[in-house]
Amino acid sequence: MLRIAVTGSPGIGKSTVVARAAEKLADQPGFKIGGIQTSEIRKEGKREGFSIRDLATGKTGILGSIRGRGPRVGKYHVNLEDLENIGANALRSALECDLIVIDEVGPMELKSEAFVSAVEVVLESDKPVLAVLHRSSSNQLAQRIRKEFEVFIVNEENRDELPEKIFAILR
Ligand SMILES: Nc1ncnc2c1ncn2[C@@H]1O[C@H](COP(=O)(O)OP(=O)(O)OP(=O)(O)O)[C@@H](O)[C@H]1O
Repeated sequence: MLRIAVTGSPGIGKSTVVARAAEKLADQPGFKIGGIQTSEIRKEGKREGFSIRDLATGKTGILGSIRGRGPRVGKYHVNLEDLENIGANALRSALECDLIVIDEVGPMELKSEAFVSAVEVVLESDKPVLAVLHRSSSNQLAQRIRKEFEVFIVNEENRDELPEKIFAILR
């Protein structure tokens, strides 16, 4: 089964590696990519939260924000509604795709039971998966991904070549 995870230090370029590999794969006619991507929301240089995007539909919501309600992770409030309606939904719909991208399974995502169970459904499926894994994650899902996936550690030397390498494995 084609299962790849990228891990490495904070800010080293994990999401960029996954996004570049996914772009190359998406350029192949008929190759469908589903799943989620998360990004920082910055205002005037300061991080105010994170967005979550369904890669198949482009639908975007808030994963966590310094404003609003919801369970806290650090200074951010997790938006369970978007995590479920966009995040968990994206993963379930992605079961129809050729590749499921999960960027990422972090402490915010774990606050939603619906999201966690959607990740489990993905892991139980026979679909290729490309995931981002935080180096420090030690929760059950992270442990499972470490055990079951081929894990690449991103560093400054390999981060420019990894997208091509991952593309070659998953194409
Ligand atoms: N190959 C690269 N060459 C130069 N800069 C890069 C490269 N990859 C990523 N960067 C830059 O490094 C920063 C962090 O990238 P990215 O968000 O992909 O890292 P990350 O490891 O996913 O971060 P986090 O730990 O916050 O999840 C971004 O500003 C990005 O533009």
